[in-house]
Amino acid sequence: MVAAFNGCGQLLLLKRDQGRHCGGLWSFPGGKIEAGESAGAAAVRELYEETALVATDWRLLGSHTFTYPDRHLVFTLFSCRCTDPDAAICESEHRWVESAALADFPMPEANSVLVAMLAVAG
Ligand SMILES: Nc1nc2c([nH]c(=O)n2[C@H]2C[C@H](O)[C@@H](COP(=O)(O)OP(=O)(O)OP(=O)(O)O)O2)c(=O)[nH]1
Repeated sequence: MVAAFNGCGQLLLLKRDQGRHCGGLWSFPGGKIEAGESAGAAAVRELYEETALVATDWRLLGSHTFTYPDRHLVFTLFSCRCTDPDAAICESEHRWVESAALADFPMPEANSVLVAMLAVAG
């Protein structure tokens, strides 16, 4: 998972399409790690695939496991700073959100711990 910041300290959220797992909820860019890929390489790849953004200052913030009724997921959370946030091209709706406003954007259940990890990291 990627906590992608712009130069104003806002965080990028993507709205997941209806019909996908956690559909209709706001989420961080990210997705499954491919075979032979590191978590860091997957984060860079997923951010680019989902938003066309590149970033610097990558930091590993930690890992979190969460079990939904139908799946068990392991999240590795990275933060980064997007070099040109206005260049974002996303298939679904996206928003740059102040940390203090994250509660206004309904997220998957697993994300409450991810958001707490962000707060601890500062
Ligand atoms: N991308 C993303 N997924 C999240 C977040 N929170 C959360 O519980 N999830 C869940 C939803 C999915 O079950 C899983 C991520 O899978 P995904 O569907 O985004 O990844 P993907 O594109 O590689 O997979 P797929 O849809 O092709 O099956 O993690 C989040 O903040 N961002």
